[in-house]
Amino acid sequence: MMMRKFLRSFRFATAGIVTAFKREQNIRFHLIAAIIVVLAGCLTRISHVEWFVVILLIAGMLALEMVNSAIERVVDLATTDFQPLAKQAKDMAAGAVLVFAVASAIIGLLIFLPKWF
Ligand SMILES: Nc1ncnc2c1ncn2[C@@H]1O[C@H](COP(=O)(O)OP(=O)(O)OP(=O)(O)O)[C@@H](O)[C@H]1O
Repeated sequence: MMMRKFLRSFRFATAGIVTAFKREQNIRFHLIAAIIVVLAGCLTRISHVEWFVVILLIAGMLALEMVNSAIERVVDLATTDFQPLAKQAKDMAAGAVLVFAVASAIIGLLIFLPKWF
């Protein structure tokens, strides 16, 4: 019974990931960026610890983009009128993505640049 419930939740979560990749251009962009970073990691032969960091950043970025898209949908469901709170919610969610993206880019440069130059 518990296993069936877990599998059901897993199916819904998978459907959410598929929808995100189908509907959200930003998420597809992050996936392409992630593939490039993984290829660069393979070519540069980064260490185990560096792989942990890179994988965590890629997963975090994709997960945060999905949360941002979910918030956008909930806001759009709640109102189609111009609402200052709706704007704040969407802009803060987008800001959270930006914070993580900038931090990821800096950490990526700190990992890769010393190996290239
Ligand atoms: N109901 C609303 N009331 C007030 N401001 C809104 C509302 N919906 C969107 N906005 C604001 O309008 C701007 C554009 O929002 P919109 O959701 O169209 O695009 P977006 O945030 O760039 O998302 P997407 O990734 O879907 O393009 C944002 O600053 C957002 O906060």
